[in-house]
Amino acid sequence: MSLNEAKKIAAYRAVDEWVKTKTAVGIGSGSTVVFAVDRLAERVKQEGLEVVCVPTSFQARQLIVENNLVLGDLDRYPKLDVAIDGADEVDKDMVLIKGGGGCLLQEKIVASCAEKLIIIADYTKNSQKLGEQYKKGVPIEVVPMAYVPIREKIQQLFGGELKLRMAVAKAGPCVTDNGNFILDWHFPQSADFNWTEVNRDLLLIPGVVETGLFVNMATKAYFGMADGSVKTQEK
Ligand SMILES: O=C[C@H](O)[C@H](O)[C@H](O)COP(=O)(O)O
Repeated sequence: MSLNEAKKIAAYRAVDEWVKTKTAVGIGSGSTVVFAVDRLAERVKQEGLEVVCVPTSFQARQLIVENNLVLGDLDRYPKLDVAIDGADEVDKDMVLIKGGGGCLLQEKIVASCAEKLIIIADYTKNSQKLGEQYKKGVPIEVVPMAYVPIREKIQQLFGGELKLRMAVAKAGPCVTDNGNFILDWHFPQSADFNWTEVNRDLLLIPGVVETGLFVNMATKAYFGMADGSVKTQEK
């Protein structure tokens, strides 16, 4: 089974199990969420499902609009029934790394407004320990003017290496949907971090807007496996 097929079976299963009619749903970002939106659109057509979709990024907003789903926002729907999102890695304690596609800030806000955060992913995201599978580090969204001092502070506090994420089809850094930069923190693999504490300490640094560490947020993860099955994980 290809990675895309694995993403699709995880997304379809999660949407079918968690999205009920007349609910407000947070729509995450990334390549796996595309399949979740496809399934929502299918269910709207087939069974008259009524959902309002609140996006976590420009990409998610486009997906909602292109699929003719009802677009909502947190002004009108400050409490969501469920948010469905991808992840770059999920560890044994359901700590997530997110933000590989640069969308962590709005994703965390939307997830924090949802009663449940449901993660959909392919089997390559399923780890015992963060960094085991995902090698690009923990994304940290920062205010542009502060990226150098933040880089130094994190290096001194925790070690490892921080790389300013560069854009692909543009000269210079990657700029998030919120006008910020991203530092990818390649943390030392040998360290046995308490991610709750690390997340809190990172957020205390002036200029750090949000981290891609999602601790104690996810309710359940669905992994599409290579053999065509779907593995689930709960805390
Ligand atoms: O910034 C991107 C988001 O956090 C994504 O949810 C995450 O990177 C997973 O994306 P994908 O489903 O493409 O692996």
